[in-house]
Amino acid sequence: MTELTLSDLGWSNFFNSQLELDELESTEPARITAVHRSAVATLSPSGTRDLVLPQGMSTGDVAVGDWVLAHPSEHRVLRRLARQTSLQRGTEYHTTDRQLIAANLDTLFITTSCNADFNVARLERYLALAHDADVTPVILLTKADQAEDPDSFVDQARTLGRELEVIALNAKADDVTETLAHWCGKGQTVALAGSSGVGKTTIANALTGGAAATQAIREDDARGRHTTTGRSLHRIPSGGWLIDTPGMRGLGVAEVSAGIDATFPEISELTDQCKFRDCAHESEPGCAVLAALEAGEITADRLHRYKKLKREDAHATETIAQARDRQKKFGKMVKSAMTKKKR
Ligand SMILES: Nc1nc2c(ncn2[C@@H]2O[C@H](COP(=O)(O)OP(=O)(O)OP(=O)(O)O)[C@@H](O)[C@H]2O)c(=O)[nH]1
Ligand SMILES: [Zn+2]
Repeated sequence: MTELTLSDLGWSNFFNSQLELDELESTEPARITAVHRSAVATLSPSGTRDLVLPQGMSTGDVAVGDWVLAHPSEHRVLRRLARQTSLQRGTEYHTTDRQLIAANLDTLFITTSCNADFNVARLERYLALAHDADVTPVILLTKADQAEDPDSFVDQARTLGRELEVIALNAKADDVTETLAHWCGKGQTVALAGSSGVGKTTIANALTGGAAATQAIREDDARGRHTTTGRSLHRIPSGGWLIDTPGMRGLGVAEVSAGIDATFPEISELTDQCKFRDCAHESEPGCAVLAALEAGEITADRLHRYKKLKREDAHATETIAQARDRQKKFGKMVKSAMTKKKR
């Protein structure tokens, strides 16, 4: 047994309302803390358990942070519940499907440093992914202690969103937990994203209290064991949960057009007013975006980056659609070959 209640683990009405009457009695909700080769590690009020997935569900269909319904006595998953949020990224080579990174995240700490790593285009890319996933983005600017003028970085980052939270900090200082407490309360789930060396591990260790917190979840060592993704869920002493996401360094965008629009609201809000529905905002007559640019209401830099990200997204989305199409055709071919054989 643990001291944890379902709501301590992040359970809410959103999940509760997905349960059928009989499931309320006969199943146990559990949260996935790690995905192994053929099973998932879970945590529930009754403790930690490894569960096998039902037929037809593979480890690629679940992510750390997911809620599942477990059989009350047998160590198996009955079904996965719908996600409140799901953070995905385009695959590296833009060939197959997108990759699911974390499920049911509340906040993504987009991390960069007050130095040469700071890059608005990269921040906007992360913002688009977070917005598309319905996850609240918070920008963390580390190494503020080493910068001459950290406020100039804060000011630049603040221009990237209307209600965007931007925090400059020293990831090695004692007050990191306190600074980020607002997002790490009871049942809240967070993750860190950013380039190599910006301080993600340093912040993660500060939040979870390092190895000790990891052990509190799984006495039998979650980290040492081979997980398929390397991702895992860790307790934050203030009541929150951190999803460790080692693959979150460089990110391609795909199928996040809505997220890009949300990242550039001052531009996307105008596109409906363009004369042509498929306006590319290049030189078309009656373009509301170009008119706003002319009037100084939007900046050329933001417009340039908006278009670039949209193009990349459109290209990746198209490539994924083609790959899915090929897969479908191949599936049909195999099926028809099999039927012919049977005859
Ligand atoms: N002075 C100072 N050093 C920092 C700060 N944040 C990180 N560092 C140092 O920068 C180095 C890299 O930090 P990490 O936490 O390992 O960075 P990371 O983002 O986890 O890097 P990867 O694991 O490669 O993705 C370490 O030596 C940290 O001690 C900061 O805010 N101030
Ligand atoms: Zn236009």
